[in-house]
Amino acid sequence: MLKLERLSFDVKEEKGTKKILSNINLTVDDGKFVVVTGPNGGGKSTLAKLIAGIESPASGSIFMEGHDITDMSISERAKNGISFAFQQPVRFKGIRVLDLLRMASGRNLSFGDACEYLSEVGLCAKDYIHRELNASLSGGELKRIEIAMVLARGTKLSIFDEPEAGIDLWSFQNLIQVFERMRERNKGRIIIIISHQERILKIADDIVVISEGKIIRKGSRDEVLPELLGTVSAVDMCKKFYEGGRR
Ligand SMILES: Nc1ncnc2c1ncn2[C@@H]1O[C@H](COP(=O)(O)OP(=O)(O)OP(=O)(O)O)[C@@H](O)[C@H]1O
Repeated sequence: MLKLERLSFDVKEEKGTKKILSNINLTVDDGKFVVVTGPNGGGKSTLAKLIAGIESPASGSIFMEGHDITDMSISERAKNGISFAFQQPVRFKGIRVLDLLRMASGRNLSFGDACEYLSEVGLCAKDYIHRELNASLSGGELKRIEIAMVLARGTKLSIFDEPEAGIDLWSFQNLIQVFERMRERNKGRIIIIISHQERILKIADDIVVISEGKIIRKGSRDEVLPELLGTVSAVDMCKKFYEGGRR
């Protein structure tokens, strides 16, 4: 279980302190597939970075399986089962895709296993397995390799920051399938995806909406998605119209 308690984050600016996240309280049970959404600049990526340990909160606590991990470093958190896929994937010069997948999995992955992770994310394994993680890879290719890396790690908690960013329309369907499979196979793991995409929201168990640094809505997909898509108000309007007509 992941638990965030009264989590806040702010940055120092010339004029003073700017609040980025205020008093975030959130509990995510094991096995849940949670999508965090909300307007640009609301604080979603910052929240993901706080969970992964890339940023430190101004106040509040983060608990993973009952342990307070608030003061743990990124690498300690990674060892404790947290993976993070960046919005802008990182390039590692001199490291091949195969090396990255082997490092991520923590074992000497066979060629076949490594290829399977790449195929999962829609990359033709033989074309990529020996490629270096440098500027010759496109943004979309890097993004998919990064998702394959998180799959290979198979950690307790995986966080993906806008996995759809830079992915073309054709590959997007494939990406949805990757996450659907992840969700089906999810045995007690937690998956948190930051996304603006309706099709990713549609496969969530729970949806969390962050705006102006605060959680403004959280609940099951069936509760929250109709509100986000405006279908609740449309249904309410229809009801009123129908009831009005009967009178
Ligand atoms: N280190 C920082 N210094 C100054 N401002 C910051 C810093 N980190 C985040 N911010 C600001 O905090 C706000 C939230 O940023 P964040 O990237 O978390 O938003 P987001 O919800 O992920 O947005 P998007 O949907 O556009 O990716 C933004 O206004 C951003 O400019």
